[in-house]
Amino acid sequence: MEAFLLECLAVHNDLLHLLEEALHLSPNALTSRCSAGNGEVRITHYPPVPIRQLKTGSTYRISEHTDVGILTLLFQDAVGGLEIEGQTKSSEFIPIESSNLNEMIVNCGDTLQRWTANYLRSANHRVTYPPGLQDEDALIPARYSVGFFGKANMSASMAALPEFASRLEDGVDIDERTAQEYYNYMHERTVAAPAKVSA
Ligand SMILES: O=C(O)CCC(=O)C(=O)O
Ligand SMILES: [Fe+2]
Repeated sequence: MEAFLLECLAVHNDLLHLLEEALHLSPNALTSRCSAGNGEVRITHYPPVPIRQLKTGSTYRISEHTDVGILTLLFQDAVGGLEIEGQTKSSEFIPIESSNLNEMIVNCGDTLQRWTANYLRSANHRVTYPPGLQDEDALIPARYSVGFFGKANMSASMAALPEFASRLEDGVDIDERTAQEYYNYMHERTVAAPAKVSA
């Protein structure tokens, strides 16, 4: 497990270096804000559930939300049901293919959205019934996923990088929170109102 966590941290770091290059940011603009290697691995087990319960909305596998961190690296089994909301105005949720167990899904989180002043958008996602299952009496089998959630240094700023300041009103980010303050705030919000959480 620890080896997997370290591997995920390395991949997360590599992806952020690639983003720095692709976005023409100064070297380490993103990676210096997460140099402490904060992140967690979570294995989620979704018990079998009648499709009817998910269709009526009386039960969720996981309701729509965005992840608070930088990038999420997600691995899922073949059961399916993960959906990501498109990012245009009239968007709908798009089912994510689950047949290839070697695929890694990369989601942008709220932290990266803030650092880029909304240039990169945090992915709103949920887990519901898999596509193609129509029989309301059918039982959806158990599902497992493994997620790595990359987090910023606790003392890192949540403000936009200077490179994205021109996207902000008046060119100044008034968010003075540290990542720790922001993560605590989001945690409180999730516990208080778990139905829909976004940045
Ligand atoms: O199980 C999944 O595929 C998604 C899990 C998830 O979105 C989360 O734990 O934040
Ligand atoms: Fe998530």
